[in-house]
Amino acid sequence: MPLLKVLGVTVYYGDFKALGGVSFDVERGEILSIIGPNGSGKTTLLRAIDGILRPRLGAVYLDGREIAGMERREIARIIGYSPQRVDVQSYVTVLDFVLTGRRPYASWDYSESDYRKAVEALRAVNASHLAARRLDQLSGGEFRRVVIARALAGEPDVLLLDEPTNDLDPKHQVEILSAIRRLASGRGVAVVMCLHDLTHAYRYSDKILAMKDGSVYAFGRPEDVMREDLLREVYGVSLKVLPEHRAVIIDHSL
Ligand SMILES: Nc1ncnc2c1ncn2[C@@H]1O[C@H](COP(=O)(O)OP(=O)(O)OP(=O)(O)O)[C@@H](O)[C@H]1O
Repeated sequence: MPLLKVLGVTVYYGDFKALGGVSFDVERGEILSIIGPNGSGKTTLLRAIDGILRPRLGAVYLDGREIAGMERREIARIIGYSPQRVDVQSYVTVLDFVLTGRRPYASWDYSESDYRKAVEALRAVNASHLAARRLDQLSGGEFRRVVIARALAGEPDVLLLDEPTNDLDPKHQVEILSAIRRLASGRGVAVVMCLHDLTHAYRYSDKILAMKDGSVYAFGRPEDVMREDLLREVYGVSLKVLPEHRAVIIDHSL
């Protein structure tokens, strides 16, 4: 049984259909990347998987159980979510913020083990040195890593990452993606991440889901989805696929 199953998920914002009948599975230890143009429904899909948005049709299953029947705290113990945008109180310290990732486990206060796990999560994203800083004293890339650390602190079985490499310099992009790969391969975490960088998607994914206008345009292994004709139809721009480098670049000549 797949750890995460998304079946016919259809989501509306008022009268606007943002997702139409989206289905796919993710097994333990797998990385699935969601690609697609702005507004194609990637973030909406992550929010539906996390149970923040309720599908009008279809369902999301975790280990065979439909999340619609699960308590918020129970979902939060299984799923760690690093959103694209986060509203935070700026005077909070990094460590206190990352600790909130332990909330699904904590009773009225955090335990020593919660603190240890928050510190470990910061170490995993190479941000231990920031623990005592206030959130408003971080650079964009530092803040991105801290948000990912909060998702890791809950030791989730399913990790949802919305644009995890945004704001990061090349070294930190490679570090974060390698850390995600290790979590999947080493700890069996099922990862679902939205990416605009198609080379990252090509290199670090087991499966790719290409979205267009709220529907699945293609789903498969990177080498099957990263095709120039397919990407042109999804993005409406010419992209060059370099299979020998597992890379995709924008063709600026057209
Ligand atoms: N709260 C909302 N109310 C109404 N429409 C929304 C809401 N959130 C998103 N949308 C619309 O739903 C569609 C899908 O948005 P979504 O954020 O899922 O796209 P995305 O693929 O993640 O885009 P991006 O790559 O720009 O982050 C867009 O047309 C967007 O304008």
